Amino acid sequence: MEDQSCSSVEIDDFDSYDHNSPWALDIGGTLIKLVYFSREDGCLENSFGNSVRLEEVGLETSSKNYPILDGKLHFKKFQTSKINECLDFIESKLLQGSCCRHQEVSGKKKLIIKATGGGAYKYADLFKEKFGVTFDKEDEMNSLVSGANFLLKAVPCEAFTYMEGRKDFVQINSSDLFPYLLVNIGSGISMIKVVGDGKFERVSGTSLGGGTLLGLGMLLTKCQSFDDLLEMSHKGDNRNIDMLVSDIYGSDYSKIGLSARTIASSFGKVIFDNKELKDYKKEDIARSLLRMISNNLAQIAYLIAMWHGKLKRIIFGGSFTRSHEYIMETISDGVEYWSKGETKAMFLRHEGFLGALGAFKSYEKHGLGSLMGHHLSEQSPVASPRPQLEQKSNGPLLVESTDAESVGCCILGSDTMKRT
Ligand SMILES: Nc1ncnc2c1ncn2[C@@H]1O[C@H](COP(=O)(O)OP(=O)(O)OP(=O)(O)O)[C@@H](O)[C@H]1O
Ligand SMILES: CC(C)(CO)[C@@H](O)C(=O)NCCC(=O)O
Repeated sequence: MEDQSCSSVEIDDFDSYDHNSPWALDIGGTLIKLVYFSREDGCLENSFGNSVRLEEVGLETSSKNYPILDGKLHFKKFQTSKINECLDFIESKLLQGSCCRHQEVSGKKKLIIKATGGGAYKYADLFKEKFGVTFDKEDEMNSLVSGANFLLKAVPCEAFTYMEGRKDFVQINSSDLFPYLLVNIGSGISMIKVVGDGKFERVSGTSLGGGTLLGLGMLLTKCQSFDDLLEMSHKGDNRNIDMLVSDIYGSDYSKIGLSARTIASSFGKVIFDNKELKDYKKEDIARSLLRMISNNLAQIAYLIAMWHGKLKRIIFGGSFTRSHEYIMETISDGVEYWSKGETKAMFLRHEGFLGALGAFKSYEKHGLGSLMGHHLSEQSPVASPRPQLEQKSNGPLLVESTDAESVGCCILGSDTMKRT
């Protein structure tokens, strides 16, 4: 039963709300992702906590007579099973008057939050009853693609490859971005062929995803959380659980390209061990599970990329990778192995927020203006890692590049917001 313990928030003066405080939610099967904008007056903070005047970074506050709303874009996650924590957070922001935007619908002002993911449907009534907030629903796949395109085109140091312990940033030229395969690893996995802005097809999917890793992990290792499971996997050795080619051949099987270390059968060693679950180290199980799911999805992703026009770029999103080195390494190795070195897996720094960002971006349709940013990451001599440029990007960047939970950004006003 849903917890109704929070008192509902009374909103009696809509005009006191800043109509430029857009919020967007992506409510998935496992996690809720929230992206929201908060205004700051006249200056932005760069990644290093220094204040920067907009003029200093090449943006004039009165540019073209359109307002520029400067502030921060915040990224937050909650567990879907603990949706009340998300509700409490939103309630606290509502009470501060800093959440949502209002929109006039048939003469009445309504509080609106953009929402995507399955929960946009499942929890719409809960939000309505609790706060009087209406979900303006955005399609999940559309939001994922819009968020990914936005990050790939606009944010420096967003996409990177991860091989042999090395992270190399890749700035992709916008004119050479498409087509690519977006593999969104959430609870389940969606594979989307993206051929342009708003042009895509969900070409495949698999139920063996992040939820499978966490679900099996909780059953087999009694871990309490995803972080626990990742932590355990660091210390484990999958060779105590997995059957390797060397376990079967005594050596490699080089004639068909299998090294001695290749996993011939995930969890395959268990069948001969005559042991019980408690006899295995949970760290080894965690490692084995992580390799099994990551290898499998890398292989499927590669096959789908080939099947749908030999797509050279495979970009992995979703909260599963969490910039976790071993996961990225395993996925990269899988793609490298199956493509015989022709294709590289790419990852995104804001990987978990594609859907929420896409939903957030959709405010543009309603005349809110464009999410913009600037070269703030270039402000400091110790700035973020330099991108390995496929081609140098130019033009305005949209969001300050940083791993932090919030990033400096601004919204460039549109015609409907034009100053008089
Ligand atoms: N803090 C966390 N708690 C639980 N799972 C996590 C966490 N961090 C990362 N994960 C992993 O990420 C997965 C969820 O990813 P994501 O948020 O992209 O999916 P979702 O939107 O909840 O699912 P779906 O899109 O299938 O509805 C989990 O299944 C788990 O493997
Ligand atoms: C159902 C969704 C789209 C919800 O995000 C996702 O969990 C998914 O793509 N699952 C895989 C379903 C399948 O294609 O078999």
